[in-house]
Amino acid sequence: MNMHAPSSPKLNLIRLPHGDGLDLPSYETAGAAGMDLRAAVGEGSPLAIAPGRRALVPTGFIFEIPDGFEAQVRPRSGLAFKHGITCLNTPGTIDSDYRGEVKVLLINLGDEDFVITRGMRIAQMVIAPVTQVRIEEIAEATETARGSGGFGSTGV
Ligand SMILES: O=c1ccn([C@H]2C[C@H](O)[C@@H](COP(=O)(O)OP(=O)(O)OP(=O)(O)O)O2)c(=O)[nH]1
Ligand SMILES: [Mg+2]
Repeated sequence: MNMHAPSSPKLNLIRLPHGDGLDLPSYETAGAAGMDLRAAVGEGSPLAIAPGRRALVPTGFIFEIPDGFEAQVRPRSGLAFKHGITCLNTPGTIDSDYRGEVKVLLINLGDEDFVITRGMRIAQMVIAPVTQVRIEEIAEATETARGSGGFGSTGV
């Protein structure tokens, strides 16, 4: 499903040889924030992640994230809830100038082996605007009502 407006930015992608035959990343509902990414593991070689272990899972695609945007690779809540599978570095950051294969760093926080098969939807990718700021070092921070209070300073 892809209900994007005609004016939506375009995401170019390049399919790698081991992504041959995989469905494209897809928005599963009309209002989905993220497109699901699929595992490009071998057809006959599923990838088992043991409890407490992690694995870098290929997606089979290079993405050209449009200038001024990033992609965030996030866990799927169903995998997290049912199997304890999440992204270790969530949200993974895909830079707009990255031209390597997007990979998903999964960790198994469950108590059973989790087996990833080819085409399994393992994570979701959100395209989000980013701003690169100008960085300048100054001598003192401006005063605010909050000041340095944090970490629960306003109560529960
Ligand atoms: O979940 C992820 C996170 C990152 N990347 C790729 C795209 C990203 O643009 C690049 C670098 O990611 P990041 O900046 O998070 O890693 P780093 O440890 O800072 O590596 P680098 O020094 O290459 O920036 O790695 C992925 O494929 N999947
Ligand atoms: Mg980096």
